[in-house]
Amino acid sequence: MILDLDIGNTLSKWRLKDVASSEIRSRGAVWTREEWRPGADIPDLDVVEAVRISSVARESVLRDTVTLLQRQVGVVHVARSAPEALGVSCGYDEPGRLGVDRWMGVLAGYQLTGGCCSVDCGSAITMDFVLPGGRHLGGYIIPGLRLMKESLKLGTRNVAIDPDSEADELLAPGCNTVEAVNHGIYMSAVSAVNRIYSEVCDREGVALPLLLTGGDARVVSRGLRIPHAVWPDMVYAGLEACYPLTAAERAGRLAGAPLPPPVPPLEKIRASLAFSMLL
Ligand SMILES: Nc1ncnc2c1ncn2[C@@H]1O[C@H](COP(=O)(O)OP(=O)(O)O)[C@@H](O)[C@H]1O
Ligand SMILES: CC(C)(COP(=O)(O)O)[C@@H](O)C(=O)NCCC(=O)O
Ligand SMILES: [K+]
Repeated sequence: MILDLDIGNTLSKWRLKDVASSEIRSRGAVWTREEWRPGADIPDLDVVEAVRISSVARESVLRDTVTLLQRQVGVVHVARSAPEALGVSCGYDEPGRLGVDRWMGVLAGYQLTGGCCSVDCGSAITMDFVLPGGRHLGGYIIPGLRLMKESLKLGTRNVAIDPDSEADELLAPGCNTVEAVNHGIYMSAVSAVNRIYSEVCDREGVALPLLLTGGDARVVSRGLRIPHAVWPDMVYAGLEACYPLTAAERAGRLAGAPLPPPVPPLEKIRASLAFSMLL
């Protein structure tokens, strides 16, 4: 089995993948922490032959995790952001400073589409752009839905947005504090994704496929009118592309990849941008 780990600021996600069949056997998530208990927090390591890690947690969390895993598993790959990988050149002045979860998303998105906007809706909402040809432009970071809510300190932090609510309801004016906060942060996240996507496509003169991942991807997706695809395993797919271990991965087949989403005509993106700037 391969153990894939995606350690975010809030949640550490794991999945077990069968080397022979390339199938996902199990998956889970725990709050990001320093102490891991194999068999409880992460699967029993007896069945694990190799580990691949993407981590944006504190360096000490990564160090302790790697130390623990190396005691029992022969192969431990730790992904790092780099100036260039898999045909993509990193847009950061200091590529090592780009969050490796963003880099994994960019690499996976580029493998799937040949140029895209990748959005990761987690503790932070990050947006990255990579052009056809492989030039990553850099991106944007805003607080995620939960962080935005916590920062208000209005006693609404434990009242989560119901991911099954209709987007139309979530975008309507709220009639109590909980609703006003939930609808406000939802509106700001969805508008930011919309506007940033349109601005960058406009300035670069190219309409890019839009891909979403992260814990809040599904709920953000419901409010977006731009065609897009949700790819829950996008960070894992970056790990697969960087460290292919199964036959399917070596053949370039990334697990759980959606169909590349349709791309709106650039003229339509520009028209909606002009319209929003009139308001
Ligand atoms: N079951 C859940 N537990 C915790 N957070 C969740 C859950 N489902 C959705 N979320 C949302 O997802 C966010 C975490 O998403 P994730 O992509 O795992 O973040 P990170 O990579 O920053 O740890 C939380 O901030 C919260 O808004
Ligand atoms: C921006 C992030 C905090 C997002 O992390 P996440 O929300 O996925 O936990 C992470 O990618 C990070 O720590 N990046 C380093 C700074 C940067 O990318 O510029
Ligand atoms: K994120």
